[in-house]
Amino acid sequence: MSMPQPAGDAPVAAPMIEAEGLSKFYGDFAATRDVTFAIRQGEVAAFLGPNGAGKSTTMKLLTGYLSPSSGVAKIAGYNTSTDRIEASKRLGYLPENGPLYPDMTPRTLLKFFGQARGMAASRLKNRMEDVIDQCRLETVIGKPIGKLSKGYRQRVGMAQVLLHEPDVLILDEPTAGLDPNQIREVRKLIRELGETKTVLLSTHILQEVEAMCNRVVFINEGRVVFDGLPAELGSDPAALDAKFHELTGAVESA
Ligand SMILES: Nc1ncnc2c1ncn2[C@@H]1O[C@H](COP(=O)(O)OP(=O)(O)OP(=O)(O)O)[C@@H](O)[C@H]1O
Repeated sequence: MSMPQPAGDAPVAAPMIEAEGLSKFYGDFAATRDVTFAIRQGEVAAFLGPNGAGKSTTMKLLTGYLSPSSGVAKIAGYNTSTDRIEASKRLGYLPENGPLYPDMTPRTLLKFFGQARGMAASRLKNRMEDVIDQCRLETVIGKPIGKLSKGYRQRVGMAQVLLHEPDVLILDEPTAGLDPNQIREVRKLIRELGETKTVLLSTHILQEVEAMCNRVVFINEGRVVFDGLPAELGSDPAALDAKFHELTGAVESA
């Protein structure tokens, strides 16, 4: 497996997202098996793999939402099982289907999460204004989340993720179900965020890698099968597609 190397004598940035031998068993079935990688400060990493590969499970293990059967997950150096509060202060997590509080409005949801995180009232007010602006939620701020389009729901999710100014973002399929314009907007936002934050985003869309990422971790059947630079996966869509088939062991149909 190839590992990304720092160029020349450049100092190695601190690891911000670490999976060390993470396995999750459901009975005899391994949803993930010995998953190990480290995403360093300044990287925007694609977590790539086919449906059912173990992306969401790994992300839940990394965020402390699920306990691993074995292995350790760390965010900004903090163990997400034993130092959960310190880890969560530095982490913004967008789960697969976004925030599921359909009766709340974006305003009440942001307030709820900010208070739950113990943010001081004045800071929360300022940060709410910032994320409402950044995620362009002004027009829907008082509408029930359940009545919003998928694109707006995803933006509410991003606003909630960014509210407490975390250094690390873990985003589970942030562009799933969006139309092409919304996808372009979310990709632009993630590229901007990637200038100051460390990001791991899951996808099974190869173009996402090119559009946003400077690092790729590829998982198949619960195991990491590639960890490297996007260019190593192939320089054009056909090469990327062929590599995806190779890594997943998919058989070409006649
Ligand atoms: N609670 C559970 N009980 C049993 N099996 C589970 C459970 N959660 C996940 N799995 C299984 O673990 C495997 C990995 O699932 P996971 O959701 O992590 O995949 P994924 O890569 O995120 O897929 P997708 O791209 O479809 O979201 C799948 O086979 C899934 O059915």
